[in-house]
Amino acid sequence: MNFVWPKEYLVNANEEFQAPLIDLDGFLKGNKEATKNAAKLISKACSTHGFFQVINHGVDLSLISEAYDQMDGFFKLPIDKKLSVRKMKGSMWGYSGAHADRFSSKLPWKETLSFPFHDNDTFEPVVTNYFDSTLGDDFQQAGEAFQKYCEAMKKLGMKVMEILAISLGVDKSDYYKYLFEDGCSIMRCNYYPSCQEPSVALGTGPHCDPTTLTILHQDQVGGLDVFADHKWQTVRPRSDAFVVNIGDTFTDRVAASIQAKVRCVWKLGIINGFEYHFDRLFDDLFYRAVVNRYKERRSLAFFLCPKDDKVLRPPQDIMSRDGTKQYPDFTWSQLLQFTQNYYRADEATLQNFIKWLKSSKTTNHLP
Ligand SMILES: C=C1C[C@]23C[C@H]1CC[C@H]2[C@]1(C)CCC[C@@](C)(C(=O)O)[C@H]1[C@@H]3C(=O)O
Ligand SMILES: O=C(O)CCC(=O)C(=O)O
Ligand SMILES: [Fe+2]
Repeated sequence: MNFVWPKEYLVNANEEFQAPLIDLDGFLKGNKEATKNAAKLISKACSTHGFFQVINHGVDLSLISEAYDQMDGFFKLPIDKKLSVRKMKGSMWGYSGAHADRFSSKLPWKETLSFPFHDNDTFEPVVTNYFDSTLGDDFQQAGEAFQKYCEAMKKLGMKVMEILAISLGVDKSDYYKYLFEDGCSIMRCNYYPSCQEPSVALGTGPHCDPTTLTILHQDQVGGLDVFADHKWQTVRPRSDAFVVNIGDTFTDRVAASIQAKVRCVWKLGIINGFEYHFDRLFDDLFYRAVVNRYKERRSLAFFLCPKDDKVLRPPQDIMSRDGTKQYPDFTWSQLLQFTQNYYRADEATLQNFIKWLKSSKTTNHLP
């Protein structure tokens, strides 16, 4: 097993990243002026790097600390018990140690527990049911805590989508609701054990999430770095804040009008150009998690995803205004399948995915 990463991935972050801090209080209370200000700040963040922090987000801080406590309870279990819920090939859900079942090099120094969250017509608590059916009675409280946590994340995620739409001047708010509201989100608990050789290892390698919106909470240890202004910079933990970043299916796939606009802001001519080359590895959108010699670190990542089978394509009005489409339409289900089976989601995922999509006639869908 190889936990040693190439030197170019390991350059230290010597500066603090001034992630824009967005106070959501006024927006959540429906205050127009506050909404305008928050939207302006988000728009500025999106036009440079796509990372921002939200405070006064309406999520009870005790819900967050309960999630950490429950996650500790799981990762402290004996390895046999954790392996009893291991992630199986082709599935997104369960426990994984260093992704060693999928990869053989550049292994991340972390353990993860991932489970699905979606709303449903019968109001079944999917997370509670997941914990019940996999870990049994001892984890009933954990299931309930994570069910509440995911509900709060989904609500916050949809609110952030709304403000993103406002900040980009998009009036078709129904379009993103149609794409994302019924999607199946991914909840992931990241546990990074302390590491004797933190200078050669990484907890999560440099990447851009393939999902739509990531709402991340990190504990007080620190270790989240973003690549902005051509250098690695560290994001100081704030217990009262969530770090939000927009992923490939929001930014790069031009899936909704908001998306198209984000890309227009970022790179001129991007609708035609879409510059995601190998040589842009470590460009402005990448982030990573480093590990610590003395302290273990934890983070809670909630990934808002498009609905599995909805076709992601630029909306017609943007298309007719900004030119021809260079990439084939695809669904989130296909991109997810690709990230799980063919290539790790860190380097030029989309470029490789498009090549794969063009060369395969896949109709498979992950469970
Ligand atoms: C769809 C997904 C793939 C990953 C989990 C979710 C969203 C983020 C992706 C990931 C975290 C990006 C970095 C690499 C990765 C392999 C990891 O380190 O965990 C990615 C996840 C994965 O494939 O399991
Ligand atoms: O642990 C972190 O701070 C980042 C984790 C991450 O990027 C992820 O799970 O996608
Ligand atoms: Fe990530």
